Amino acid sequence: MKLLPPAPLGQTPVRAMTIAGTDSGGGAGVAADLRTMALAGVHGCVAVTAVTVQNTLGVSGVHTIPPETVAGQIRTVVTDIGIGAAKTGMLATGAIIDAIVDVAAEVGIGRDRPIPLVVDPVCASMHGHQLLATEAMDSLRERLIPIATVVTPNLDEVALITGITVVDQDSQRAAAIELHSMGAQWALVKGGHLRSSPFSPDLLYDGETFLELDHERIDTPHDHGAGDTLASAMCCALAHGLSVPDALRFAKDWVTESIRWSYPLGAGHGPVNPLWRVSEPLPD
Ligand SMILES: Nc1ncnc2c1ncn2[C@@H]1O[C@H](COP(=O)(O)OP(=O)(O)O)[C@@H](O)[C@H]1O
Ligand SMILES: Cc1ncc(COP(=O)(O)OP(=O)(O)O)c(N)n1
Repeated sequence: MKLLPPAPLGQTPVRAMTIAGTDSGGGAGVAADLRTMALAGVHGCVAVTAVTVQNTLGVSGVHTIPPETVAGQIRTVVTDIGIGAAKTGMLATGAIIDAIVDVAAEVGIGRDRPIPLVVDPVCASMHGHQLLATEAMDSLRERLIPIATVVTPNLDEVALITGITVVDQDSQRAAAIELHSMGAQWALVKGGHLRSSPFSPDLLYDGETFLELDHERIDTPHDHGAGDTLASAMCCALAHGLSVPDALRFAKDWVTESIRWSYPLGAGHGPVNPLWRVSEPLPD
């Protein structure tokens, strides 16, 4: 696959920011985002929204960060370090979403602003633990999605946000049209949960053109953090100045390889693995 150009040693690399929750098991959230950013050659900055008590079997606790502290992390990084793009993951509450939307307007993050924004609308963990409060859905729909450069829901999130159940290409297109009409510049409806398909088809739409990437489906239970990895890889590519379709092409190759080389961990679902970038190939 084609990689992003690395900064020469000693020079400041491209910067990006993840606005997300922590996963103590290291498989998803901030840990997954920073792993992909580092291995893609991008300096990752962090605004933590929530601390989760989480392992490979699920989430057993959540501690949210005060909204003004979330906004403060974003403001202090953008005004000093500067970032080329940002992504959101687990946001936990409506008050945190509102604080992010407000500070994004202040510092120039979002569609039609200098710093593109990838919104991964994380609503629940793969085990079904709620990661976004029900009361936050209005803020997500009415405030955050309208400032997204690209919004990247999985099919469960599509159903929660739009009410559309995606079962095939027609309903995937209908969902993308609906998400775009909510104000996102681009809508990406991920097909990882379309388990009947031999492919894992992701559909991107900007109000005019559909781009479908249907890479092979890899048969593994170890896919924890796939959505975070795709969104943070897109964020890295946007920070490098790539267009949204090219950022998706890069990110889709990146996540496919990361799923191919995922590994078992604990007693549950292991993480996807961008360490393929720096690992020895298997002996023949
Ligand atoms: N088994 C798989 N094989 C190949 N790609 C997959 C597989 N599962 C998910 N993907 C891809 O990983 C990314 C995240 O997908 P998805 O599972 O839909 O989201 P989430 O992790 O947010 O639930 C998408 O690009 C999707 O197509
Ligand atoms: C802290 C935290 N953030 C996000 C998630 C969900 O991650 P995602 O990449 O959507 O993957 P799965 O939950 O499907 O593995 C999380 N669990 N924790």
